[in-house]
Amino acid sequence: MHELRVAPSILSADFARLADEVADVAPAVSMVHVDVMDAHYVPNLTLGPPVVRSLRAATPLFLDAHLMITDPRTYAPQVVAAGADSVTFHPEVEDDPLGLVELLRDVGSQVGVAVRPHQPLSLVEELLESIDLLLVMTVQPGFGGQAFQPEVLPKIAEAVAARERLGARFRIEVDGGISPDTVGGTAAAGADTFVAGSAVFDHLDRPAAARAVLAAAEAGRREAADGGPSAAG
Ligand SMILES: O=C(CO)[C@@H](O)[C@H](O)COP(=O)(O)O
Ligand SMILES: [Fe+2]
Repeated sequence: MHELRVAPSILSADFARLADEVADVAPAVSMVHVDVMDAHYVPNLTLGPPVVRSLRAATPLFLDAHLMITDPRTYAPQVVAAGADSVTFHPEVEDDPLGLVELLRDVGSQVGVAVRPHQPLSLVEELLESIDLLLVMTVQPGFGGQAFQPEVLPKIAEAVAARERLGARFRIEVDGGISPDTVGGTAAAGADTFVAGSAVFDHLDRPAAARAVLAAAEAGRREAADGGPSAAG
């Protein structure tokens, strides 16, 4: 079972002060989540390899890049070369997603694939034995600050079952609308990595906000292990 981790999403940080924003939250976390959007795959435009390179120079934290772009074959290796530790792409844009996973591993990156809320796990079935991370989107990709979609929870449990069946090791990351109020259910279902943008950066005390997400996730996992919230009381 993987250790639980919170990945603050810098999408909700002040882009003019990124290094300071990351340094601010750093005492509470081991990683940050970097949303790369190209205005084609999603209707929003954020940042690319030059910003990842500057972040790499600014922090030793694990950089978890989430590529919401239509051409990951071209840009994912650039994001890795810029210093990302892990790169996650949406596989339906790729003709040969397994080939891209292998290519990225060959250049030394951890690799994830993402599924949108309405996409079934079967979309990534053939990749599960080769990836480090399965990103289960809990909102439609494109923007921070959206409402968590609880109908995604069964897919997390399905991913846990598939991992056991295959003897695979991938982490399960949830992304979108994650807060102390919503994270417990995802941890209970089997998620272990929690992206939180607005729930961290919209607060003055970012380390406390990140720790609150982690504590609620730990409580959710514990309660599930004990047989549900009622068993804990
Ligand atoms: O990938 C995305 C959005 O597409 C995310 O990583 C958001 O940045 C999450 O923001 P919050 O929902 O936590 O505010
Ligand atoms: Fe993301």
